[in-house]
Amino acid sequence: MELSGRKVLLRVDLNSPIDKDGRILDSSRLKAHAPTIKELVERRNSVVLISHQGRPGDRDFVELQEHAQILSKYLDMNVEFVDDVMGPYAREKIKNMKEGEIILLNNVRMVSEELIEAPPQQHAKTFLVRKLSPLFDGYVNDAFATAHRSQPSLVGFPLVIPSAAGRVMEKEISALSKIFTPEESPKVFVLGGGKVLDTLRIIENLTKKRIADRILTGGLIAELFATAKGISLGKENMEVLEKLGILSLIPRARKLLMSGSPVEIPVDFKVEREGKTEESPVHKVNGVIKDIGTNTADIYSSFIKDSKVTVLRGPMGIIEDERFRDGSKSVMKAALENSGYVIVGGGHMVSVLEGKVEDTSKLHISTGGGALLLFLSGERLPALEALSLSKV
Ligand SMILES: Nc1ncnc2c1ncn2[C@@H]1O[C@H](COP(=O)(O)OP(=O)(O)O)[C@@H](O)[C@H]1O
Ligand SMILES: O=C(OP(=O)(O)O)[C@H](O)COP(=O)(O)O
Repeated sequence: MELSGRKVLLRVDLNSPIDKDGRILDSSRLKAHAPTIKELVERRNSVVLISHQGRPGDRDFVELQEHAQILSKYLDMNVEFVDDVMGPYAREKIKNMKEGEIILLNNVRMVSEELIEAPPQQHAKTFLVRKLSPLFDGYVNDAFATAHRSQPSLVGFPLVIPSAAGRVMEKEISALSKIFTPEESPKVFVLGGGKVLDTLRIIENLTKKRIADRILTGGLIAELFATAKGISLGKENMEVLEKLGILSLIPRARKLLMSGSPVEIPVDFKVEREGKTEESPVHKVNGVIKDIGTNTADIYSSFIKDSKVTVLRGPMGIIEDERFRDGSKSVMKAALENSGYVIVGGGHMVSVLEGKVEDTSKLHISTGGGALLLFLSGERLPALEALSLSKV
């Protein structure tokens, strides 16, 4: 699709870790999209960016003013933040855009339709698509990290306007397809973080397709599997799991363990008790779990050292707090010191990659977390499927 001198709607994934003051903690994803945006602008297009940030009700569900400021710096071009998504103000601004101008709409998840997962045919009829699509000559989807979500901004437009994949989407798919081959074995997955339902589905895929030789768990996913093994993590941690609806997933986790899934759980945790941090063995947890423990980090590192491909997604602990970054840093260090391929995914885990990495020839830093793992575990990504239905 030739996009020059046109008006283009560009779906990006600017969803970033947010600190306790509501500020962007790591802007890797914003930087990753800069080349796609620049290329469209240099071809004399007017570019409207649309993205989500967080989920309604979560602390990181914020507006995108700061995202526009940071993007302007990366691009060395002005990105105008528009405090609207599909209302008359946004539509008027889009209509009056000149060549080379860039607008960032506000958080698309402020539109209730965006929270619904449904097929492209249904989402092509949403207000979001019907209000915005007449204003554009083309749609580009660069949001690889959200490609696993069948939501209107990701799958609704390609059925209505000529559409194409962006440079991030293109680079991720080609790089991952090159690295992640059956011959490269053993494969070790280091899975942590807080998106337990997504990660459980990924582990089910990896187990069913026998893709992973080991699955080393951290974060909340480790707590789910420890509980599924019948280990009591103590009242405080069980309350956290209960509140997050994670206990209801125990049967699925137990079924995976019984089916021989190569899931490993920590042998110890770093916990917080009365404001102090301590190490607790997994069978005698005494405090709120905040990270994997030192012994676990050592054992996981030894497994990673023998791996031909190591995939890391989701931190081992609550990395927003400096005291609980050691587990994630240890497994990352072990992976980078290894001679095999390393694939790092997920907004939070990428932020653990501090500083310069000498040899990046075997390192792929993905913008995706859940999307990356679903792609690697052989699932078809709805956003890619929708692009293939596009009019072009
Ligand atoms: N033990 C834990 N308890 C609660 N939250 C955790 C724990 N370990 C990690 N987390 C949280 O997981 C979140 C990151 O999860 P996720 O979004 O899945 O990672 P990514 O962005 O790398 O894909 C962080 O906000 C972190 O605080
Ligand atoms: O950060 C994201 O996913 P990830 O945490 O799996 O990397 C994407 O922006 C998708 O966000 P979502 O999981 O709220 O749909």
